Amino acid sequence: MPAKLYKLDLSPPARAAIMACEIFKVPVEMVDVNMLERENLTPEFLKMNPCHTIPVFVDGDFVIHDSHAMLMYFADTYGNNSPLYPKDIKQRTLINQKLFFNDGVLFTRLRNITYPAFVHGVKGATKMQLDDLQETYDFLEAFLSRHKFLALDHITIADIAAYATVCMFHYIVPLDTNKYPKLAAWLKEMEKQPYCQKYNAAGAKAFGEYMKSVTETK
Ligand SMILES: N[C@@H](CCC(=O)N[C@@H](CS)C(=O)NCC(=O)O)C(=O)O
Repeated sequence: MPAKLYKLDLSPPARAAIMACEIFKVPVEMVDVNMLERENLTPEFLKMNPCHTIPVFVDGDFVIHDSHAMLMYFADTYGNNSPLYPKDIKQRTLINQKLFFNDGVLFTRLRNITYPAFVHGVKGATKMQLDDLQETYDFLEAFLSRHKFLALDHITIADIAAYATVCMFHYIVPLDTNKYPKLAAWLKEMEKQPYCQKYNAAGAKAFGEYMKSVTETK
């Protein structure tokens, strides 16, 4: 049986996993999970991933339920020494650090706003939540002043994970390109990548517009 990636195009971590499948030519069948219909809460799904999140990668009895772990696994298994995830231990550590930054800071701050709306129908964002998102622009500008990309001077899997998340922030927190020129340039550069155009752009736009529609300052 071929491996399967359970995904939803609206989801940033799912889009990161889909892009990585394309980049590393992972032999995988894509399976859509309709979260609005709560397909992620069925007993079958919860057996795969008790955390009821997508994406989930399933290859026989081998299951990965975190997109960052997927990106690392895909790069190591199918990447053929790709510069997207070099073997050098210090470079890897810098990349891992930014993968954790994406999960723990960028995605978490976004999720704090979108999860209540998407899952519980609770609309609106507090000023603090929006300020938290705005603050990530400061973090990113500082990181991108050290290196051309988030972890190193070339694109790595950390950029792919973070871009899938950050590319939608401007829908609810406008980006001042004069104040954040490095971040603006990084967003433009990532947007140009063929895998971002093909597998990220449409889902990001749809979810960005959704975010805008459910967000208002309280
Ligand atoms: N750390 C996880 C986060 C995955 C995640 O939270 N996905 C969201 C969609 S963007 C989800 O499935 N939420 C549904 C839920 O939490 O019930 C990853 O990177 O894969």
